Formats: sequence, structure tokens, C-alpha cells
Amino acid sequence: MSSTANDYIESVRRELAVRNPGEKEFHEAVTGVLDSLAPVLEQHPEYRDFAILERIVEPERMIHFRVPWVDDGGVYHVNRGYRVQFNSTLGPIKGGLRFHPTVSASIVKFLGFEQIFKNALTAQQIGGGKGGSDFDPHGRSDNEIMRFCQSFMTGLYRHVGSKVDIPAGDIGVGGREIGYLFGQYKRLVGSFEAGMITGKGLGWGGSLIRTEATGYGLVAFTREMLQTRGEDFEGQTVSVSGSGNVAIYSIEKLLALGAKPVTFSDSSGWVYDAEGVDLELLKEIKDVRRGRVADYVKERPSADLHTDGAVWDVPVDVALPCATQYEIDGDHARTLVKNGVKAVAEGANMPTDAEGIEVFEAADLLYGPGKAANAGGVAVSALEMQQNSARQSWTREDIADRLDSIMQDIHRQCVEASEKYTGRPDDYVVGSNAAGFVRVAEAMLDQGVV
Ligand SMILES: NC(=O)C1=CN([C@@H]2O[C@H](COP(=O)(O)OP(=O)(O)OC[C@H]3O[C@@H](n4cnc5c(N)ncnc54)[C@H](O)[C@@H]3O)[C@@H](O)[C@H]2O)C=CC1
Ligand SMILES: O=C(O)CCC(=O)C(=O)O
Repeated sequence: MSSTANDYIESVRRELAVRNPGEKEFHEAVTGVLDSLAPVLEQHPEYRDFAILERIVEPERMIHFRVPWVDDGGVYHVNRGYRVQFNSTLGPIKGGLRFHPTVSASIVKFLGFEQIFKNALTAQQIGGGKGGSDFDPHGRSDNEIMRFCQSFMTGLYRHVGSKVDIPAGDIGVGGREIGYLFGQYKRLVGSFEAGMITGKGLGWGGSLIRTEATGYGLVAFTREMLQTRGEDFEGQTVSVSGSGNVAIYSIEKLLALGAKPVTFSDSSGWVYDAEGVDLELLKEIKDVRRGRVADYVKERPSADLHTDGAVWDVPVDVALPCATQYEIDGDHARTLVKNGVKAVAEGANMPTDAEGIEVFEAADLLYGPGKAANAGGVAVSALEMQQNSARQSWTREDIADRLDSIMQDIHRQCVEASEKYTGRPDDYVVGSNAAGFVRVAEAMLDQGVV
């Protein structure tokens, strides 16, 4: 590596730390991308001349607003709302909203930064951003959730729209919340603008397969990785973490491909089911009853509940982290490697910490980072936007085929960029970062210094 490229990267990293003090998650997400870029910058000195790195690490706009609301008992609460509009070079800002007590400026900036490159890999016309609130939806009634969503959108509506910024779901934001957010936007602006949000109900502009898309896409990407080593999912045991949208539809697709998913989790613990996950029971508990994973073991004799350790202690062929950031540390990664895992692919955003990534990269396994592996959700969001602007509703088969070919294309881009910049085909970290970055950087050059 030339010292020039490394010096440039190091100076951008230092400046970022000074200008964004204390934002650990954001620093790590940026470092994760910058660490892949030295060979790219060596081939493209013009990126430095036009300050591409300095501009790409700085959000175009960061909106931070108050979200006051009243609970069912008449008690007043004030939460914080955020939207980071990180980069609109490839299209209007696109990315989800997260409602979780851990949400902070650093969390939305890390998620928004990752989203730029993920969205670029989908080859759809979408820029990158993210948002959310430190609101905790757990235990809140439907009416409380509705009032919170209405207040959140009242703070945000001026800054979003189908040509500007199109939110969607993430942790704590599913179909119910998208409905309340859309309803309040419609009331405030006085028009029905279907394309202003994705993940909508099927009866009012939503797309088939959007609910399933991230999980289905994750399994498709992992299938492509396994194929490079002559393997498929038939008969493979798989550990999955989480039990939300991404986890559930990953499990559904794994079962369809003949794999045996044996774990899932939530913040109260994790479950090992020796006979393989009973998907209908899990969906009933999580989606209908809005219960906890402990409820599953009460009705399923083959399953055990654990509150110590992690799903990563279970020996498996494939591991799919689908819960949240930093759920695999160096020790978890070493355990997975010791137990002979063949592939790890990230349904969640940044679930593996920096040490865990080093362990995976040093081992002879397939490691698919989230910005490539979990891009299926935002890809189908872009298909939802296309259907909205054409006033069409495509069939399930059509969308499933398009999703699969987008995931195959993302896999191909990763392999080609990995070969180009590292000389080997299976460095999916460098592959995904370099391919996503070059697509955005080239468009930034075209559009001038803005
Ligand atoms: N929904 C989507 O389309 C996409 C989601 N993602 C990512 O996938 C991950 C999961 O998101 P969703 O399934 O949409 O959210 P969700 O709200 O439907 O589910 C989140 C799941 O993670 C679990 N969880 C949260 N914190 C946890 C913790 N500390 N320990 C164990 N479990 C924990 C929750 O209990 C829940 O089961 C997030 O990292 C999200 O950013 C990535 C791409 C798209
Ligand atoms: O569908 C979308 O717009 C966003 C999905 C998302 O938030 C993500 O990919 O992490």
C-alpha cells in the first residue's frame, strides 16, 4: 500500500474523531469502510483531489427534534427524534427508522453511513440515511404507539417526501408504526403521497415481499457464498439470533431450502431447539401475541431457554446474526470458528465488532458483512417506490425474482471488487466496501463539489 493513500485515510480518520467526539459506533463504521479503501485510492488519486472521503463522512443534513407525547395514564414524556440524511448522490435519501432506547446520534450516523454503500450495491436510485428515536415501544399500548408515531412525524414531516427522503422500518418499527407515521404525514401535508415511506400495508401502496425481503435476501446472499465452495443449504444447521422481522423471514427461507435453523433470541434470552425451529409457533408468539422467547419453550418440549452465553455457543454450519449491533465479539467469533462454522452472514447492521471481524477474516470461512448480506430489504423498498410511481402492483413471483437477482448481483459485485483490489475472490469486506464506495464516488465526481 502506498503511504500516500494510507496517510490520506489516516488524516480523514483523525479529523473525524475530533469533529465527532464520543461517537464510538459512528467511528467504527467509518473505520470499517476506510480500512478497505487504500487500494481503491491508489488507483483513483482524483478521489483525494476532490475530497471525496472528507465529504462522504460528513452527513448532508442531521435533523434532531423533540418528540413529546402523553401515555395512557396521562403522564407526559419527551423523547429525542433523529434523521440523518447522509448522502443523496445516487437518489433521494433512503433508510429505516429505529425506535429503541439505545438510539443516539452516533447510532443513527453509523447506520446512515453504512446505508450509503448498501444502497449503492443494490444499483437502485437511492441515497443513504437513517433515523429513529430513543423511545422504548416495549409494553406500550397501540394507542400509545400511535400517539408517539404522530408526534414523531409532526417533528419530521417537513424534511421528508418521495423526492427528498423516504423512511422505512428498522428495529421497533414495523407495519403498525409505518401505518401511523404515514397517516400523520398525510394529515399534515394534505395529500396522499404513497412514495414518501416504504413498508406500507398491501391495501394502500405497500409491496408484496417487503416484509420478508431482508431475511429472504440474506439467505439468498449466503446461498451464493456457499455455492462458491460447492455447498448449499440442504441439511446444514444454522444459528440465528433475534426473533424480529429479519430473523423470522430468514428462518422461513432456511426451512424452505432444507436447512435446520436451531436458535433464536431476544433481549430476555435465547432458545436452542434441537428439532429445528417451529416457525408457526415463533410467528404466533412474536407477531400475534407480541410475547417473549420464553413463551416458546413452554409450548415446545424440544427447546431450552438460556440466559447465559449466546446462540454462538451452539456448533453449527452457518451463523446468521439478525438482532442488533455488537452481538458477536472476539470470543463469540473464536467459539464459532473453533466449532467449524463455514459461513457467517449479517442480517443485522454491524452485529460483529472489530475484533470479531478480525477473527473471521483470519479464519478460512465465508464472512458476509451486513451492507451486502442484508441489502434485500432496502432493495425491495426501492421496488415498492417504483410500483408507487407507476401506480402498479407487481406479483409475488415477479418481486421474488427481482430480489433474488439483485442479491446475486450484489454477490457478483463483491467477488469482482475483492478480486480486483485483493487478488482473491472471497474478501467480502473489501469487496462490498470498495464496490459500494466506487459507485458513489464516481457519481460524486460527476455532480461537482456539493
Ligand atoms: N427490517 C429491515 O428491513 C432491516 C433490518 N436490518 C437490521 O436487522 C436487525 C434486526 O432488525 P428487525 O428484525 O427489523 O427488527 P425487529 O424490531 O423486528 O427485531 C429486532 C430483534 O432483535 C432483538 N434484539 C434487540 N436487541 C437485542 C439484544 N440486545 N439482544 C438480543 N436480541 C435483541 C429483538 O428482541 C427483536 O427480536 C437490525 O440490526 C436492523 O438494523 C437490516 C436491514 C433491513
Ligand atoms: O427499506 C429501507 O428503506 C431501509 C432498510 C434499512 O433500514 C436497512 O437496510 O438497514
